[in-house]
Amino acid sequence: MTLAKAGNGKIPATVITGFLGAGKTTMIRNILQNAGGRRIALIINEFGDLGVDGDVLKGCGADACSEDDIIELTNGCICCTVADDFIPTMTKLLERENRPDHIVIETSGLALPQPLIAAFNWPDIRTQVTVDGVITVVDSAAVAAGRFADDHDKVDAARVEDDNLDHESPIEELFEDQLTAADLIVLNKTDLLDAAGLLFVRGEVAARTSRKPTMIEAKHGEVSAAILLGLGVGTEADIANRKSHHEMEHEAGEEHDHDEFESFVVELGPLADPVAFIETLKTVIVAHDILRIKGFADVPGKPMRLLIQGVGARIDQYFDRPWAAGEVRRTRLVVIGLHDMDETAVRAAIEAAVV
Ligand SMILES: Nc1nc2c(ncn2[C@@H]2O[C@H](COP(=O)(O)OP(=O)(O)OP(=O)(O)O)[C@@H](O)[C@H]2O)c(=O)[nH]1
Repeated sequence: MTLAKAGNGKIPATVITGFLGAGKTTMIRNILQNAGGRRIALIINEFGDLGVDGDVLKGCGADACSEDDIIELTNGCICCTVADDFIPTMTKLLERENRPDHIVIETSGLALPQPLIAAFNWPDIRTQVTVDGVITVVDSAAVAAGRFADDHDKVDAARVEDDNLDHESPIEELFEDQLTAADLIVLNKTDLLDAAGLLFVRGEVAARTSRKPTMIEAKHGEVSAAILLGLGVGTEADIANRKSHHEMEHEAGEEHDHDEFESFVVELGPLADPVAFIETLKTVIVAHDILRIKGFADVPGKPMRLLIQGVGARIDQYFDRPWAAGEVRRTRLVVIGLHDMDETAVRAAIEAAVV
């Protein structure tokens, strides 16, 4: 008997959600490196056509999860592709001879967790897997900066111009939907806040969900796997209590979509001066209100590829692994923003940042 399959014999699945850049992949990396003997299968869903998260996790070489156990779902947000993508993937995973002890699912930062959790009530899935818990990762620094609450005026103005707009800010709504789904909330990035800031964030997060899930604080997603895995909730049975804004507004079953968000990939030449590039990139992010930029860069003369991670105007960069033999050295970034982002102008500005 393995650690995880104790109990009702079903394989536990942990759903990790949270807005763009909150630190989901970073936390999963920690889980894989401290899995306590569990064999973990990982299902990763990303918004945008560049599998950065999967690539980062494959590169971490943890024993708990081989490359074969990392499955990327790239056909859009998992909440919209449950039937076409998620269920067949789970079915295949469950047919494997060597089934995992635990399944970890990372949703895209723009996914509604509710349809995914509901999928665990599908007949073929329900008998074999249960949702161990839904963990929502929060970028505490972004909350403190008002990123999920500060565009009321803009939204109100848009609503005056367009009667069909039934949403509050799409970012705010999604943030609340992800909190509402949670069994455990991880207030991440506390290294970027002082005690008063953190107190504000706790209050703000608590005010945005009617449920009262436990909140814990973390830096760089460092939370023990013993806390994150084994919550034993069986969340799929409680889905009726965690309705998203969309479900409450459209009980009749209107389809949810991601029209409010846009993403595209920019392909660039080698970055001779990555420091200068990143400084300019910060100004482009602010000028165009870009939500997320991430990807890999070719820096001439360097044997390793440069990972670039932008969340709002904060950009991290580090060399994550050597370019493999025969691998084409490329610079590619995925850019994610609201639907009114001016793609042509953003592309031109990023291309001009390469010196
Ligand atoms: N300062 C700080 N940075 C962090 C922390 N956790 C994660 N980061 C950084 O935040 C950036 C985004 O982290 P990810 O783990 O990729 O976030 P994510 O939620 O998986 O992002 P998406 O999948 O794009 O939604 C990376 O540059 C991380 O290094 C933290 O606690 N403190």
